[in-house]
Amino acid sequence: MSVLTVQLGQCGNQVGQELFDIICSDAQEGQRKTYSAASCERFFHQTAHGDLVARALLIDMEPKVINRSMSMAAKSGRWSYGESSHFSQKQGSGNNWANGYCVHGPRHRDAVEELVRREVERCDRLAGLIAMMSVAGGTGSGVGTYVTQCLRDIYPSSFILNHLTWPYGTGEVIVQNYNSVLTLAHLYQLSDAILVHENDTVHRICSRLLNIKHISFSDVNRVIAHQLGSILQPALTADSHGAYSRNPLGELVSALACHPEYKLLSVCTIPQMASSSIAYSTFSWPGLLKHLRQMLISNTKMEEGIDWQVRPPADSGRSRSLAGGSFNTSLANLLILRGKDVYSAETGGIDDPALYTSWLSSKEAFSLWKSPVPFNKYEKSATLVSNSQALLRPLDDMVGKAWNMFASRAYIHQYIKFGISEEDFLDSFTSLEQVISSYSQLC
Ligand SMILES: Nc1nc2c(ncn2[C@@H]2O[C@H](COP(=O)(O)OP(=O)(O)OP(=O)(O)O)[C@@H](O)[C@H]2O)c(=O)[nH]1
Repeated sequence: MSVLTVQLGQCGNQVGQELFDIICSDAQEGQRKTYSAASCERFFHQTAHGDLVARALLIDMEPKVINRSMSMAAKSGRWSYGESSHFSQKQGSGNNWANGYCVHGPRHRDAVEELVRREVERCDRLAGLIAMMSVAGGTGSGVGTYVTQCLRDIYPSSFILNHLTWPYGTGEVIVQNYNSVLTLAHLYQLSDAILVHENDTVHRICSRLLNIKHISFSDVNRVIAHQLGSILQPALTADSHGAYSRNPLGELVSALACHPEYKLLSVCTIPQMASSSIAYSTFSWPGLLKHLRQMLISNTKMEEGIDWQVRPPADSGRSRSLAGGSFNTSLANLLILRGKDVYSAETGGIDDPALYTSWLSSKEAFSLWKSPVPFNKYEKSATLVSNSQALLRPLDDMVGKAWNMFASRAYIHQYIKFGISEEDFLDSFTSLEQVISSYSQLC
């Protein structure tokens, strides 16, 4: 079964290109025939000459980034994008969600849908769709939301996962919080699950764990792609009966997003280090999983600076606040282990009922995938995909900042002129307030 990835806007196209690059090089590493075949079937189709072509569409309102992503893929010599699997125009969406959603999206709907249909027909069976974009600009967020809506209309029963990059808190785009609120509120109605990477967090990983001095988007994207690849590459799941799962998105969604009120997923991976250090490091599963568990409950996205004081609260003392420093309650977690001796690895206490909301049993709330194949040069690695309170604070900040701007009606006219009304904003605020309230009451 295959997954179709739709890359939207500058960010979506750049992150997507890194993802396919990592997936391809990981699949082709060493002697790993079955794994490699499963990965390639999932993410690539082959030409008559055996060349790998990504199952992806590149969509942007300007051609520059698409051209660059296509030529970088071709230059890799290992894989490429399809010759005509892209759609671009001459001018971007000016960081305006309304321009993307109300103007560019509808104007180019037929052309984009035609590309999607053609790509889906190339799959023997469609396992689902991934839409990748940032929430802060105009094309990824606005056109991306519109395209997700079209995908939902055309494929009502397919799994749709949105991968979203959240902007730096300091912000390069003045209206980024408006664009983020409008995107999230709409996607919440359309998507099966929303997997989030925050640029600030990934930037810190580049600086502190990878020791990169001048961090570029390409560095940030490699970290995001590594984490995504470690989720999406083939693994043995509880239902796959000893063979690599053929339904990765369906199993991901059923493991993590079982309730329509809770769709926000965050990721952490361990270990992450400069490639020059990997060869000199050894890890044990108990050590890795002990760190990962503490990263989860203290809501730390990297193994540096973990707060070891945070403990699961006693049942009676379960109080939650946005104030921070508190225990991060989970609704569901998916632990993915890859590499040497993986069958002897225990779950490291991540299945402990004390970590979870009381209304799901930990059997339902915890899932485990394994693969004996080392991922992306790490002899052992563990990734945790979490539906927890981890994104509550950044979401609350984002909505709060957008609300403050909205209260003074700043920049609203720029959205109204493309067809978004004040009521549309209010509806989006209301629906995200509901999400915030649901996550804060998770206990
Ligand atoms: N991680 C990461 N973030 C990016 C990248 N490119 C842009 N961003 C972030 O994306 C946001 C801006 O969105 P873009 O994707 O550049 O904009 P767009 O969707 O192309 O929309 P328009 O420029 O309005 O047409 C900002 O928060 C940037 O920090 C990238 O390659 N990687």
